[in-house]
Amino acid sequence: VNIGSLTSALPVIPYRKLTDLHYISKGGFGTVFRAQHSDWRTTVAIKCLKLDSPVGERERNCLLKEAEVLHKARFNHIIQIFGVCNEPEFFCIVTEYMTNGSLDELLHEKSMYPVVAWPLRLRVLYEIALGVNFLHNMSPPLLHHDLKTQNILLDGEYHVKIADFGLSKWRQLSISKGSGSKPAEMGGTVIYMPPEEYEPNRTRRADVKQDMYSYAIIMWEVLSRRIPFEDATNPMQIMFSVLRGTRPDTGLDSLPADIPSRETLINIMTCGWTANPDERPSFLNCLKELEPMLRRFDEIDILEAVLEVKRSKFKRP
Ligand SMILES: CNC(=O)c1cc(Oc2ccc(NC(=O)Nc3ccc(SCC(=O)O)c(F)c3)c(F)c2)ccn1
Repeated sequence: VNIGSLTSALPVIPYRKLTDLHYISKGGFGTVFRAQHSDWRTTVAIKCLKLDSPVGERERNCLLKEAEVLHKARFNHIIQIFGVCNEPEFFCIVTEYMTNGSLDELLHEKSMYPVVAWPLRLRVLYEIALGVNFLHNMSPPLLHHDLKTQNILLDGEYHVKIADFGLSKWRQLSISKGSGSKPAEMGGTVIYMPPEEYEPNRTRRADVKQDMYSYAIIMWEVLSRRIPFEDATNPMQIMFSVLRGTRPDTGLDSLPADIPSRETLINIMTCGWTANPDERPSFLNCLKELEPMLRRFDEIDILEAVLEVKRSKFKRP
């Protein structure tokens, strides 16, 4: 066997094998469904081009590129692709189905999750960093560019997988055509967007440090269970105050004193969201600071935290 031939091809899944489709969400020009694979006896998620709009060559290529990116970026904290369904009237990416939905739900559905214990919250932060760090370690480095709690998915044991629902173009450092990002007014949220992206000037290349800004905001959201900049009435207000240096409050009423390693976590957060991208840590630095924190918890602490959220989720009023 020569090593070159080991790059496995992606399975092609016949549409007739995908049954029990249930609508999940609509993206840019794509739609996501839950489905059953009739031979594999497992639940999958399928991201398809809009069935109504004529499937243009450009959209088809965009989804093919996404499949290629996901296939190359296989890692235990990146959503797993199972294959593609490539038929004239139906074209979709088939991925694993993440039974516990998004981090956004875990943090803000307080009736479903009254308590999310610290060991699980810290494992979530650690696993997000592992996933993004892997993307940044690819060659060429792959930027996520749209990190937000809606794109962080949770599997049956509340392990994190990085996803990207958006059907935006994605950037690789080498081929980034300018730093044009999804414009905020296009329904994308600005709260995770670094200030240098507000005014995408052609000179600044897309940079891995943009993901670190988003990650720092997500850290604050995980530790506070609050919506960042929740008092702002419109995106422009957020952008202006962020440009003036405003950041989420790191005081005791947002970040309670009983957070384990509170000071270190606040340090990572404040370094991560500094205005100057060069001052932000890399995900590698961040992981080296998070590793000892996770080691302080034993397996049982984390499993008890997972059990607690599972119990509360299924004991619905
Ligand atoms: C309750 N459970 C659910 O509702 C559910 C829905 C679900 O639907 C999908 C969500 C996302 C995708 N696609 C995707 O994640 N692609 C992608 C592309 C690039 C990068 S990395 C560089 C970059 O970000 O550009 C990346 F990390 C990810 C998909 F195919 C299906 C999957 C699982 N569970």
